[in-house]
Amino acid sequence: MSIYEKVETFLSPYYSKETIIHENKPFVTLTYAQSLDGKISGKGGKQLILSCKESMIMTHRMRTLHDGIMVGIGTILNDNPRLTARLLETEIELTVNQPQPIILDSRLRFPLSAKLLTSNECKSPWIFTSHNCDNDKRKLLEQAGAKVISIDSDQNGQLSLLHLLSILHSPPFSIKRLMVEGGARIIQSFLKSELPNLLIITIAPVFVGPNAISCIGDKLSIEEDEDKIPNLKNVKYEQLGRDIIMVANI
Ligand SMILES: NC(=O)C1=CN([C@@H]2O[C@H](COP(=O)(O)OP(=O)(O)OC[C@H]3O[C@@H](n4cnc5c(N)ncnc54)[C@H](O)[C@@H]3O)[C@@H](O)[C@H]2O)C=CC1
Ligand SMILES: Nc1nc(O)c(N)c(N[C@@H]2O[C@H](COP(=O)(O)O)[C@@H](O)[C@H]2O)n1
Repeated sequence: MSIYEKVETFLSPYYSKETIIHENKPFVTLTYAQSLDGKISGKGGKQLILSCKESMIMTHRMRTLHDGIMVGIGTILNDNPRLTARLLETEIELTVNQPQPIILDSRLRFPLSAKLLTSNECKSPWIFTSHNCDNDKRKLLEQAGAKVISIDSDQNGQLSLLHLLSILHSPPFSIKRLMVEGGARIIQSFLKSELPNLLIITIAPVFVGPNAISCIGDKLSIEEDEDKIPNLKNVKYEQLGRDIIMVANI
């Protein structure tokens, strides 16, 4: 069985039509790659390629199964990602619908030089921000091709994920499947929110060390509120290359 077939067999049960119908919000997959010591990037946030070739193929295939792919502004500033689905079989790569990049950026720190605004490879991003964002920066981002949408903030001053998902689900956005890729603060907010449907974690057999970024935040902990610790159901594992993929309903 080729790696593409293996990935297809592994992912397809989770993305059948029946599993994604939700009335008020998109079906949400929360996904990221972590080391054995729970890190998602290196010292000072240095971007790390933790996934092996095979599990990276899975991540890119997953991107094609979603209408939108979301990251936080921390990830844009640190990694300058393209957020496209590549690494696929040629005929699939040419025909797939590329996911819409969606960024959470409360204070419009999004750089005009980001690949998402400057590379022909990338779709222009939708940037969700707060009602009191800088209007001059909004105009510059819109001139560069971004769509900027102001939404409500929650009691912690972060963008409200509930409001975000209800807007994304409705026209004109109409996002029915959303892949949330990180980084640390976004992962933590989604884990606390009970909004994700599926959790897919790539576990790479490496140790990164103590001065790196933990997948649930550096000084923040989901244990602050024990009621909010996610309860995983239907946990399954698959080995892809050297990595273990854990998938669970949440
Ligand atoms: N290994 C992996 O799979 C991945 C690793 N990363 C790593 O994660 C790191 C970036 O993580 P962070 O700095 O934590 O940035 P982040 O990407 O999680 O963005 C956090 C920012 O988003 C904004 N935000 C707006 N609403 C929010 C909400 N409701 N909840 C949380 N944040 C909200 C805030 O301005 C906040 O500072 C980088 O080092 C990057 O390399 C990022 C993605 C995947
Ligand atoms: N699945 C996965 N494995 C890793 O080892 C990673 N470092 C990441 N990072 C995520 O992918 C983004 C980069 O995407 P592009 O290659 O530029 O399309 C990065 O910003 C993280 O969100 N993911």
